[in-house]
Amino acid sequence: MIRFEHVTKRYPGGTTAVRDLTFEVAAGELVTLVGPSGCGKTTTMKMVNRLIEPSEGRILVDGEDVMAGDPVELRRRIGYVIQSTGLFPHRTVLENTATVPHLLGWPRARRRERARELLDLVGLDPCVYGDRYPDQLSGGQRQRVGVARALAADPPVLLMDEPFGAVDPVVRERLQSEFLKLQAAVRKTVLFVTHDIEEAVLLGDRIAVFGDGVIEQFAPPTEVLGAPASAYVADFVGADRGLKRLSVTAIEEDDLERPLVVHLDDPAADAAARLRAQGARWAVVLDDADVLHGWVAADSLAAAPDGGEVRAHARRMEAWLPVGASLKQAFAAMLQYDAGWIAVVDETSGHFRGILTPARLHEALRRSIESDAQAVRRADVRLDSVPG
Ligand SMILES: Nc1ncnc2c1ncn2[C@@H]1O[C@H](COP(=O)(O)OP(=O)(O)OP(=O)(O)O)[C@@H](O)[C@H]1O
Repeated sequence: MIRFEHVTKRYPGGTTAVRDLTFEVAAGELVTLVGPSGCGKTTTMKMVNRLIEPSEGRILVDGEDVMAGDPVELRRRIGYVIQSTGLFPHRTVLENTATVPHLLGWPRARRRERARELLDLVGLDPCVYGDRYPDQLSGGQRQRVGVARALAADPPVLLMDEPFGAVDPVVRERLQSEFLKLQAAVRKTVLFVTHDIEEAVLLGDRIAVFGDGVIEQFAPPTEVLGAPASAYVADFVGADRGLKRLSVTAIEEDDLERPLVVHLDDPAADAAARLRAQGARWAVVLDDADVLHGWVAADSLAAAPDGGEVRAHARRMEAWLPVGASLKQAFAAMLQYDAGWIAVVDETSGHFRGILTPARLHEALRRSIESDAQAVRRADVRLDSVPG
């Protein structure tokens, strides 16, 4: 979808920002460009929508040389999101979102409907926010409007230049995970510039690690983390790349322990006997549809009067995740709930699958680090936020 062929950019002052770049971004793929300041990421991105023109080589978007046609027409087919959002301060959120449809001459009713739809898609209620002005929004909300605006005319290609760079880390994480969900739904071809390797790893189907004007490695995140192509990449990725793998490694069925399970309507005395027989101090409690309810302590069951049910002693479990969530989410949930284990459930049915303990999490991380890059499928990692 986007193809660079031997592209070089020399600025008038003599700086060669990028040298002989050749790479391709497939349709529907999200590629992150990452590297230290001044390595040529922004120059690379801006050559795609011709805000900067290449000195040598060709850039093709959907098979067409970007230098061949009219740049204004080109830019309407390419969504662009930047850190400062570039929203028009004197236009409402709805009007800002409808900027490109407006330029394209869509009738008013159609562009307003499209803008409302897009605001909904990025998590902003158009009835609440549609008539506000940008300075009546938080930084994170402004970024969402920026994304909605870039998507308004449904361009096949999206360029994003540090779009979440200006917000605080908590909002940033939320925007990242929302954007991943959005991208799963809209499947744009995305070039995403960041200087943050964590962000590059989290978002990218593939990562282009830039050195000084050249790409040092172009590979999926697991490969960049697991098998850096050079000392430069290893250094950039950092010594804590094991930790970073947490966010690209999915919880698998094999990682789970199967603890003792009882049901809400089991007689408490029977449940107590089963726990005693197995020397268990607690058991997972499910409802009659095998959906996770929580857990129950052996002590509490042992003290139960005759005739009662497990239900009277069960406690709710807040720390749970679906199979396929990342190890990083599991770790975060353990910390958030101060839990010694977290429950893992089937995402669609809610059926209990097992529990993840710190020891199993550690094993899963080792498996991920030791496995070759192909072993972990990026598509298996989901980034829903921790429920609770
Ligand atoms: N208009 C310009 N004229 C001259 N040199 C420029 C121009 N724009 C960028 N450069 C130089 O080209 C090189 C690459 O810049 P570029 O903005 O592409 O890097 P970057 O990786 O995006 O950096 P940052 O993360 O700091 O934005 C730098 O050395 C920069 O100083």
